[in-house]
Amino acid sequence: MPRAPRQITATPAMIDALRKSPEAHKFGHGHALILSGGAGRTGAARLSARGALRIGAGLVTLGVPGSAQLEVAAQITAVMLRRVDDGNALTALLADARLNALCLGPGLGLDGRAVALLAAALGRSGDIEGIPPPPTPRGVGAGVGGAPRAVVLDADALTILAGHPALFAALHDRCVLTPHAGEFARLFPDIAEKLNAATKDALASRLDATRAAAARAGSIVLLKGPETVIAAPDGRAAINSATQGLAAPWLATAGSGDVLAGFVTGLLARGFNPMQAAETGAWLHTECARSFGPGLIAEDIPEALPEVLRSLGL
Ligand SMILES: NC(=O)C1=CN([C@@H]2O[C@H](COP(=O)(O)OP(=O)(O)OC[C@H]3O[C@@H](n4cnc5c(N)ncnc54)[C@H](O)[C@@H]3O)[C@@H](O)[C@H]2O)[C@@H](O)CC1
Ligand SMILES: Nc1ncnc2c1ncn2[C@@H]1O[C@H](COP(=O)(O)OP(=O)(O)O)[C@@H](O)[C@H]1O
Repeated sequence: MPRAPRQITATPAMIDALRKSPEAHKFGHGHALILSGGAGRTGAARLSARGALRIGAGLVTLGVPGSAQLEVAAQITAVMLRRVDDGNALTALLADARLNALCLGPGLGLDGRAVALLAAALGRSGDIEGIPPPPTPRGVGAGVGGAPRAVVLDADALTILAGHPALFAALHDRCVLTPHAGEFARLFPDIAEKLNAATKDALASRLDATRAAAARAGSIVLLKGPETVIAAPDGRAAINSATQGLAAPWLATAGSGDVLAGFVTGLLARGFNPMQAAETGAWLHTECARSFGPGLIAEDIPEALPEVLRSLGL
């Protein structure tokens, strides 16, 4: 019998974990790398990057193809930029173990480059059909201390996973998958079918479905919605409610999920474990929306974070 899910509320431990050590320098707070798609499609990754930076990652870099370099450079200041044209370039970049959290999906696209980047991020470039094996430096795919690197997979990365079983098989317990209902159905069609056919309480069914998905993926799964359900492969689960008195309807706006992916990535860079990063990211995301209120668009979510953090006494 799985344990009851945790209803996410602000606990002293959650707030404490967000505090920054007064002695640490920027590398002590981690370095997040967000991979972007090509020119004209970079907004989503920039939203993620802004979210990762605001939530406290010490450094945030956008990895962009050459075609998008000028566009992105014109739009960013504190966020940094590296050219990442293909899987080999990402593999080379990941030789730097200080890049400790990755985010792939927002605006990434579904082309060959996107597939190769996902393969490189999961340390599997060499055995994906059609992708030439790159010279793999030692330690690639591994984070500090040999543990796999933390990876957030959202949007297009989830669509790619649905079509590439070998990549799905490379998922691990430091991956956080953040599907909306449409992406969930694409990635776990049989589980979604059962969910749609369920006659019992809708939230209980979403909980069962998210647990089943996490167990299959061997990763954290965060199923987005007004009630966001988060589950770990071992059955631990949590619910972040944005309904009734906690409603945050203005979150239903283009790009808000991209910011959430950035929040989770930033927390992973800071050293949060994947379940803790998913829970804390989802909670702060809705806190930002409630704090900002009506008229919220995706850009406002990271900008609302300082006020939310201040109100928590940080
Ligand atoms: N400002 C930007 O640059 C933005 C870029 N975006 C990017 O656009 C690409 C496509 O992402 P989308 O999510 O729009 O589209 P998807 O390619 O995921 O497809 C959306 C489809 O899923 C269905 N669906 C079912 N349940 C849904 C749910 N709960 N929420 C949303 N759709 C649901 C919709 O009806 C729709 O047909 C991604 O790369 C994404 O990151 C979006 O995130 C929006 C903002
Ligand atoms: N009605 C709602 N109430 C509260 N939160 C919502 C609502 N609709 C969407 N959200 C939240 O907004 C975000 C939308 O993410 P997503 O669907 O991926 O959008 P996008 O792809 O445009 O970024 C998720 O975090 C989801 O939980």
